[in-house]
Amino acid sequence: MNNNHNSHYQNQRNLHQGRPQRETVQESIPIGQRIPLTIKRLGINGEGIGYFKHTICFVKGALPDEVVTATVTEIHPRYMIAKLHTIRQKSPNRVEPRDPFADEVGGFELEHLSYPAQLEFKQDVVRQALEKYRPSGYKYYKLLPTIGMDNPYEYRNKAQFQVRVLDGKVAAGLYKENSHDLVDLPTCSVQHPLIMKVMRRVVELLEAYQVPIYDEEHGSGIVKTIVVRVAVATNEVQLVFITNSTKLPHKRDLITELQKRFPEIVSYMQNVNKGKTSLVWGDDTTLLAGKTFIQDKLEDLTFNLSARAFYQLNPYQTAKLYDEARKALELSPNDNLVDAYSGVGTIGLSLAAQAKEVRGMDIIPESIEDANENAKLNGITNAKYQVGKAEEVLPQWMAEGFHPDALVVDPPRTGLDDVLIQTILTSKPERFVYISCNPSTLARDLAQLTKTYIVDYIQSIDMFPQTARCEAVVKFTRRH
Ligand SMILES: C[S@@+](CC[C@H](N)C(=O)[O-])C[C@H]1O[C@@H](n2cnc3c(N)ncnc32)[C@H](O)[C@@H]1O
Repeated sequence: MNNNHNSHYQNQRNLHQGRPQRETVQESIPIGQRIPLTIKRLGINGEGIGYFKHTICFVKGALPDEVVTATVTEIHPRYMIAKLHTIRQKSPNRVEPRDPFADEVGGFELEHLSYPAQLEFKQDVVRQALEKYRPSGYKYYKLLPTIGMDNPYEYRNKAQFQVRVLDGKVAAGLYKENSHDLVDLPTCSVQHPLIMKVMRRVVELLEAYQVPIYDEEHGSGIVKTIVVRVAVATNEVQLVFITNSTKLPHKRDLITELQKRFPEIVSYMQNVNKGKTSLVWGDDTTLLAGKTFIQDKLEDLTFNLSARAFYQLNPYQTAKLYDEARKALELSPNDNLVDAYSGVGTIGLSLAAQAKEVRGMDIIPESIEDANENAKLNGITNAKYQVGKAEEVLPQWMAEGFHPDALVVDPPRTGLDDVLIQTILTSKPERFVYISCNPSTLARDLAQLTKTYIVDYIQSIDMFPQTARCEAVVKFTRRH
């Protein structure tokens, strides 16, 4: 999951600059040496942090207050990375991970940490990010305790598993971190159980019908990825085969067999993504059987979801997230609301009854089609969505005379584009809420946004239990 491995450690190391460097670690210890460490805290990706000869050392899998030995694997000028060898003194917060592959693939970084401690960590991650970027007044921001789940497992409504042949058998799962080595996942504690049942049946059928599986090295074979998404409120399931060619041998057999066992699958799709590419999805998505979308419900609204559309991955926490956004925004009936980075319009549409007009935008055309369709489906007449980049569409609307009174931004992990930040700083919407899935880019953006806004509080919400990922809602007040 972490493609930015070295820059990530570099960033964390920057938090610890200023310490006098006596002897450089390169001079004093070789790679492969085993060192003792006392773990002080967790870093932003959930790794244990200790110090050896005044140099920060990251140890994946180690927990705060643990005394460990670790084998040095990488030495950089001002930080090092070591592999956990022995735990001499165990944290009382250490628990047995449910998934045997938890330390191999990304997305299970905290499965060895008790859930209450995970929630504390997520509040702390926000604090760490603020300390790095130091937005105005950051020391006084109110950081509210993280809102967690009662059952922090089986929450994911979508699996996107790579498919390969391993030891002569079809396997579907995730890559080992920083590699393309696949780990087969016959079970997965965070996935909705129906998703795993569908996934494993698909694997069995691909094997039984000897459907050619993609071979990355030679660029040959056909099935690359399987995507299964469930709408938990309706139990409708969508299955997408992502393939290396427009052909999908035995597609009729596969669908017939799946239909026998899973009436829940109402949408069978194929997406074509030819050749070697770092992108999982190609541009062409076609219907194989059933309908092109599944339907989910959030509170009293119904949403159509196409295969490519972004939709929150934890439906149980989504309602809480949107509730926090609604509370923080404090809309007035005369407000023009902008739902920036809208996906299928879930946030804006759930707020439309409290606003005069809702406008939203997203770069994925299918999401926007869904968003406008979703407005109709729910009888909402004061909302419209447009395809495009937030940083281009909002200035365009404003040039046309539209003034946003209220703004919700919910950007991807990269945070807000600089042009959008400037647009916000000049248009100064009275009400403004930032929903962030990456505390680092949030803190970076706050450094600019706090020129015009005061941060009232930051509410962290755990959308991804067992991972180091953290979601947060920021409530602002405009400066006068
Ligand atoms: C974190 S999701 C939020 C979606 C939605 N608000 C929700 O709650 O389901 C971010 C969305 O931003 C879209 N996106 C990415 N870059 C964008 C940009 N520059 N302008 C507008 N939308 C963008 C993505 O397609 C994705 O749907």
